[in-house]
Amino acid sequence: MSVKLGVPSKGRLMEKTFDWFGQHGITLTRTGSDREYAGAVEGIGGVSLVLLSAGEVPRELAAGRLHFGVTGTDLVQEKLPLWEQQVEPMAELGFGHADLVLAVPKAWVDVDTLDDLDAVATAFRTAHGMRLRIATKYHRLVRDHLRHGGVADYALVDSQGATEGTVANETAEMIADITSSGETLRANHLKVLEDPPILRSQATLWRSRVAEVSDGDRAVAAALITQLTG
Ligand SMILES: Nc1ncnc2c1ncn2[C@@H]1O[C@H](COP(=O)(O)OP(=O)(O)OP(=O)(O)O)[C@@H](O)[C@H]1O
Ligand SMILES: O=P(O)(O)OC[C@H]1O[C@H](OP(=O)(O)OP(=O)(O)O)[C@H](O)[C@@H]1O
Repeated sequence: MSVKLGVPSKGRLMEKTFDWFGQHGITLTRTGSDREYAGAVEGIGGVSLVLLSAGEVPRELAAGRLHFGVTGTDLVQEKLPLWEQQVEPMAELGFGHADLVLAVPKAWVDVDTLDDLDAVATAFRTAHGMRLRIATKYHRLVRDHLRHGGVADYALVDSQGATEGTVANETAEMIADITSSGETLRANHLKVLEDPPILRSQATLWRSRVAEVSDGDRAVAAALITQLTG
């Protein structure tokens, strides 16, 4: 057995995660060819590295197949309805900052808040005989947020990428997505509602509350926590 650590397998998140572990004396490396998802851990024994999509880390932690994992708060809260019972945040890593926001076309000059959106959504349904469509991959978080905000006349449209393009493509009237610099929203002629974001996310180290830890692995897990957070 070994302690399993799951880390995003590509892109910005992987590189910054590798850097963060390096700063804590643990070297993570991708091994094999450029395209092979195999990894190695140096600086602590008994830990094996699993490289996987950031979006799959929450499920693997909740299933107990990973003991520790790095991914964004947004993905954990979206994918795990009972996240507080399934995972424990061990450290915020200080990168991967992004806000989950609602954004509407810049041309909607009368819509700046959730209250405005509520009025427009109702008027939209009356005028068009269909619900206003919101493109997103964050279905659960958006539904909860709109329910609390009292907005009911809408339909979610699933969008797993390039979500800002759905408005120009006429598959949705507005979107809910993460934004960091705001450039993608601006480039697609969208503006963020003025209310606080649905969620402020950053890359976080999580511990699975359900993964079984063998007697042999217990000391390794404790040493890893001390080295990373002590
Ligand atoms: N522009 C950005 N700036 C900062 N953080 C971002 C940005 N885009 C995404 N993130 C964060 O990075 C994490 C991974 O997001 P991403 O959508 O790339 O995951 P994914 O869908 O699992 O990726 P893939 O399936 O392509 O591996 C999320 O927690 C997200 O909040
Ligand atoms: O505010 P910005 O700095 O412009 O960043 C926001 C963009 O970054 C993410 O997309 P990503 O690059 O992960 O691609 P995706 O659209 O395929 O999810 C996110 O979905 C936004 O589209």
